[in-house]
Amino acid sequence: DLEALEHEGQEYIKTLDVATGFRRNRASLAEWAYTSNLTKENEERKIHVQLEISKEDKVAWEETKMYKWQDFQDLSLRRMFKKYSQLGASALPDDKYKKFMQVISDMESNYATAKICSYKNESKCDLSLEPDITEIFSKSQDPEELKHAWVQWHRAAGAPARDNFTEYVQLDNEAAQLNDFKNVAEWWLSEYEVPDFEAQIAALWEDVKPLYQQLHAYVRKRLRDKYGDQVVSARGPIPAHLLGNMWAQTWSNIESFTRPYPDKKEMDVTQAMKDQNYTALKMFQMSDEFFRSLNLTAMPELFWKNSIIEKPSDRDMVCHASAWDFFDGKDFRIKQCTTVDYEYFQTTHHEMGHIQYFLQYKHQPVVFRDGANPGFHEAVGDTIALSVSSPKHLRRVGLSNGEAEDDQTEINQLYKMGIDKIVFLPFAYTLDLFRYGVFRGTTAPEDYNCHYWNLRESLQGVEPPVNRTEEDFDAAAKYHVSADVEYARYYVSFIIQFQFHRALCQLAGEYVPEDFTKKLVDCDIYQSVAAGNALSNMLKMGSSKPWPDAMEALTGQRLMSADGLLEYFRPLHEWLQAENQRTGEHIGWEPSKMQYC
Ligand SMILES: C=C(C[SeH])C(=O)N1CCC[C@H]1C(=O)O
Ligand SMILES: [Zn+2]
Repeated sequence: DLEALEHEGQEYIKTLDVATGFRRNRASLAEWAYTSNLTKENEERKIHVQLEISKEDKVAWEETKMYKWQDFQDLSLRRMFKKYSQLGASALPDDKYKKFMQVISDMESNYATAKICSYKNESKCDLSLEPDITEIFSKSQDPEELKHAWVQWHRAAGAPARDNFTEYVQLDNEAAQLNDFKNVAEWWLSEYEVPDFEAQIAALWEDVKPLYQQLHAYVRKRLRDKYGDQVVSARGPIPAHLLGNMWAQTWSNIESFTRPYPDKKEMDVTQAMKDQNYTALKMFQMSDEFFRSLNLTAMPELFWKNSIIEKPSDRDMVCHASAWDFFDGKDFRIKQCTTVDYEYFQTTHHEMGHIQYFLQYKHQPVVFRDGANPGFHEAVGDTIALSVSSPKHLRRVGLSNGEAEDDQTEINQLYKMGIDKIVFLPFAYTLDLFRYGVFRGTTAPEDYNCHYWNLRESLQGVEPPVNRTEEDFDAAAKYHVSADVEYARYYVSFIIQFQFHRALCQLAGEYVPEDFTKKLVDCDIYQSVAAGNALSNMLKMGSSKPWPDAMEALTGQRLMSADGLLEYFRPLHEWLQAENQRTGEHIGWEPSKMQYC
């Protein structure tokens, strides 16, 4: 009878989940061994393990099909079967699966080992993205040096990936169809479990766009003041290489010479970190201490033993920051090439947020050890970092001697947060709108670069520093495109982290609507057990329930909403409107004069 069958299903899933834990542990160990030491031998071993595991996955997948789990009463059991009924890329035949793993591996290792020559010394050609090129983008104010680094990086990391990427798209779409999706775009969107997710992120962009356009207009004026109108036009897009970041995804590095009130004392956090002899380890210990202050879980002993927190000097490694769950309840690691600066202080909290999520849901069945949706996993650390970056907290830990807040320092602070958080949204939106078009076939290989730059110009209002052709493939010059990592997760994160932050600040008594002594911009939830317990209750759920349930558990809302972000930045939005009016700045941008189609 049905009851007996459901009981059988329960027993089966328990066994499968334990076996899945072992499989994922083996896969993570093989992937860690390769990405932390990029040798051919480690790559072959990784691909061999991935192939073995895909065969085991396929056997289990066939078994799950023998259960009529759609009729089971237990919601959680049904949800587990539903997740196990999706085989993923393992559905490809062995030879295609192997090829698929190989092309991704080749793109990722090309990205990780790409080098360029120095602008100042053409014979020095060993500059890596981290730390060398990143440092140029954070420090140089020479448009020609920045243009050189931009062009050379896109030539070394982007163009070579074009053919591998085209094959990857083909194979990934085949895998999507074997999982009953039309293409990979629908597969990626299905991870958000709401039928209108793509419309939801479009609507969120409409909500934020007016604020972004005001900020874009103001920054373009300040850059024109600095570099002159031969370099920065009055009404066109902003040249992408002048925004302090290789992808123009965060503009924090131009804060020092574009902030609204330059005469206000500025807290140079990076300088304070260097003056106080900060080390990578100290940054990790401070982040761990923040999480513990919220009554969340301390990093386990294996974390400190197995993590790699500085770039090794004796081998090639994937430096792009990452957090790893080895699915045995004990082994959790971060791998990153930390440099002692404010940007990496934020990244460290971002990665520690992933580890904290792993720790909070490690009691869940393996199949539920995941974020409520991919954006949740990216939002945990950033939410904590919103408190850490408050002037109050930076004073508390001795990283700022800035004077107490007045209206002008508050606008400077909101501006500093805005050129990190607001400007990221159109970039993130572009990256997956581009790939949705590729996976759906509306963007053919001969249109890759043209469509990529059309999106970047129309959404982000940036243009390439030099003309582009289809000899280039600029999208792959961004890690996540070369490494097959979906990006809408970050767009979601930058929206929901403000919903989380607002809820936590109210729980911590740090934010009271309409009470100007308890403003959201000043909130620091440090040491608030009430906030920490609420966060923990949401994180413990993992992916055991649909994400609106998790969102509701912490914020009382069941939808993503830009209202958290817009409330946080409202004073800045008003200031920018007044300032752009005062200077008569053109809002928005006219078509670029650069050629790229
Ligand atoms: C730090 C990570 C690893 Se999950 C990252 O890729 N991030 C964090 C913010 C956006 C995105 C990026 O660097 O592009
Ligand atoms: Zn992340």
